[in-house]
Amino acid sequence: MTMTPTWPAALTVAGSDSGGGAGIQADLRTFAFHLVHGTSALTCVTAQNTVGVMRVDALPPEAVVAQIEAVTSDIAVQAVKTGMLLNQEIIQAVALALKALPDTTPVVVDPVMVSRTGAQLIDDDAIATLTRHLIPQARVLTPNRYEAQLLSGLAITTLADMEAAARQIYQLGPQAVLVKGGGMMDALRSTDVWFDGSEVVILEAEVVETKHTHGTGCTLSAAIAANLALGKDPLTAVKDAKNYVTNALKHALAIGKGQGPVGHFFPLISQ
Ligand SMILES: Nc1ncnc2c1ncn2[C@@H]1O[C@H](COP(=O)(O)OP(=O)(O)O)[C@@H](O)[C@H]1O
Ligand SMILES: Cc1ncc(COP(=O)(O)OP(=O)(O)O)c(N)n1
Repeated sequence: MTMTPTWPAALTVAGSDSGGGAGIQADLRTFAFHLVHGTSALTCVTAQNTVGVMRVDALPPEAVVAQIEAVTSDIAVQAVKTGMLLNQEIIQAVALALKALPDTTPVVVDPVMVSRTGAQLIDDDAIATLTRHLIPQARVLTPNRYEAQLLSGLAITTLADMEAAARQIYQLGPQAVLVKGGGMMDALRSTDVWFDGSEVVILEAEVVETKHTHGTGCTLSAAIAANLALGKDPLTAVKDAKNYVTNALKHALAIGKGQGPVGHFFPLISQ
């Protein structure tokens, strides 16, 4: 008799990266690596490669909500992550749709604003909407250095600055904040700071010397969501996700003329 396995499921609400390094494509590969069934609600389509973002087309907010409702009315989703949401209308619609999920469904919010190649991935006037409507719903919020500066209003150059920003951003209402260090200098490039209202945890890892870092933030937040879907507590989910990203960076792929993607399926890669 064939055994039918039951996998936990997770949902990513994010944009498409045609080059396959970030966005929905990175999220679904990350879910698959963790043996979590990946579902998706596409917010926008980027014409993007390893060098830059050439064009962005938003989906109508109703189309985004329809995808979320189609998935969640049928499939028991154990965790959600949000990525590139692009504009006010989509953010508001997503925030409302996610409110309808059971309180027990953890939401990882990656407040995607700018890509590593410098492309703006959110409208200027949408940051306030993100702050007001979605960030308070976050079980874990994962800003990078640039996003943490915008959300906290603080300049971030030191580890102490990262901690101060995490504490400040916590006031916006998420249950925990992870300020990521990829945009910092030297050893801080692989150091992230966690604050959950009571405990500050400095998460350190070795620095991986590679230019192929495209999709690290998407991969980290998707791995956190996958680990939450697998039933891990939030700090363990973050620690294990960070370990996954370090390994994926060590096996990053030199694909394209710019910054290639991380190697999501590193155990299958022979060097
Ligand atoms: N060169 C690196 N070596 C090791 N870890 C890194 C490196 N660059 C980024 N990371 C890690 O990747 C994760 C994503 O962070 P970051 O690159 O800052 O996000 P984003 O892609 O959103 O800008 C974090 O855990 C960060 O510490
Ligand atoms: C469609 C899409 N979503 C998100 C990003 C940003 O990806 P991220 O992993 O945060 O980092 P970069 O590699 O862009 O720095 C994106 N580029 N595209």
